[in-house]
Amino acid sequence: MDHAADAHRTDLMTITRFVLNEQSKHPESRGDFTILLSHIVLGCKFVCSAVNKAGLAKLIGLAGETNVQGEEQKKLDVLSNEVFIKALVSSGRTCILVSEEDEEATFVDLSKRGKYCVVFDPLDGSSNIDCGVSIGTIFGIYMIKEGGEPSVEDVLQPGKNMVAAGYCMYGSSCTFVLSAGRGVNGFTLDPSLGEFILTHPDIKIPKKGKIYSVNEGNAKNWDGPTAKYVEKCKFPKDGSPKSLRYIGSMVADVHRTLLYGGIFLYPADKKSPNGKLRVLYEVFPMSFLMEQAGGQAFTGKQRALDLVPKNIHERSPIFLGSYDDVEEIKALYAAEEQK
Ligand SMILES: O=P(O)(O)OC[C@H]1O[C@](O)(COP(=O)(O)O)[C@@H](O)[C@@H]1O
Ligand SMILES: [Mg+2]
Ligand SMILES: [Mg+2]
Repeated sequence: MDHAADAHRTDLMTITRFVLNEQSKHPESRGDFTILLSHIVLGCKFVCSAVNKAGLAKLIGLAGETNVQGEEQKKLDVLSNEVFIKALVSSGRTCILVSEEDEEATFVDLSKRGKYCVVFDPLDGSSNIDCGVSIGTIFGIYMIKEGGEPSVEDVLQPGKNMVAAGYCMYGSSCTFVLSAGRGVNGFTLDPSLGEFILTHPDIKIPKKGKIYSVNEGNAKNWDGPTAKYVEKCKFPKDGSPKSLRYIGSMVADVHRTLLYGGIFLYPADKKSPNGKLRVLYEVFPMSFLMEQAGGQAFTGKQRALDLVPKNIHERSPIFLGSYDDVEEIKALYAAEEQK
């Protein structure tokens, strides 16, 4: 019996200790990233607790209802946005924040300013809130460019320049998945301790999967390569058809793809030529995690992380997941180009 491996397996590693261990590998580090991350984790715990009570809204007055004291309560996506802005500003380590919920970027006051830019979707999959289906928070972190005043250009950088990305899924358990550019690790919240514990060390996506995930209701408007790919998933020349799973919360669909393998698609279509998902705080963080886990992310034209966004709420088609599955869709788009 390999006692060392066994001891490792039973080792209780909190996310705080995990990040501190990583920090100690960089003697020059002053702990800024660790502090920033602890504030993101705090935001996630706060939102998790609010999400867990969402179904009680009508009884006790949460999420857009009036509570027993007659106070107007906030909708969960608005509340989550405010929680994250507050958590990120009070970390004292951020300078620019871009949220799905805010039209403009937020520039942090000089007195609280740090070197990180955070892009985030405070509540992803919000159409699933009222039926209690998994939703989440997605984030990506950039370092401000050297010199000069912070400007929106600091976040209009390709996804490959992110220093870290992750998401928290508020599902049957609350799971925090993080990559700081050296692999992907997953942590599960123990609600009784209020701690995220490392439960999914060094996540690697299977090289090929058995599941495809797409909103097939849009099929009549798809382009040729997407339509052909989905047809192949259902009627392969050899082997078994893939299974279809689609939740409609990117966090949940991508989480399953990461753990079980397969492909997640939100393609362009005739009605939405740029797709639906937002580059900075949906496409980039998830593409970053996929690549770090050994998968790929493709826009239909290029590697997703090479995209250079021109505005903060830009959208892009996205195909991400297992390496071999994404290779197949890349080949179909390449063939279309040759025509
Ligand atoms: O309902 P559709 O068109 O399939 O779109 C689902 C996609 O939209 C989103 O819900 C958009 O996220 P928000 O809830 O943050 O707007 C993704 O989570 C999901 O992948
Ligand atoms: Mg979203
Ligand atoms: Mg959202």
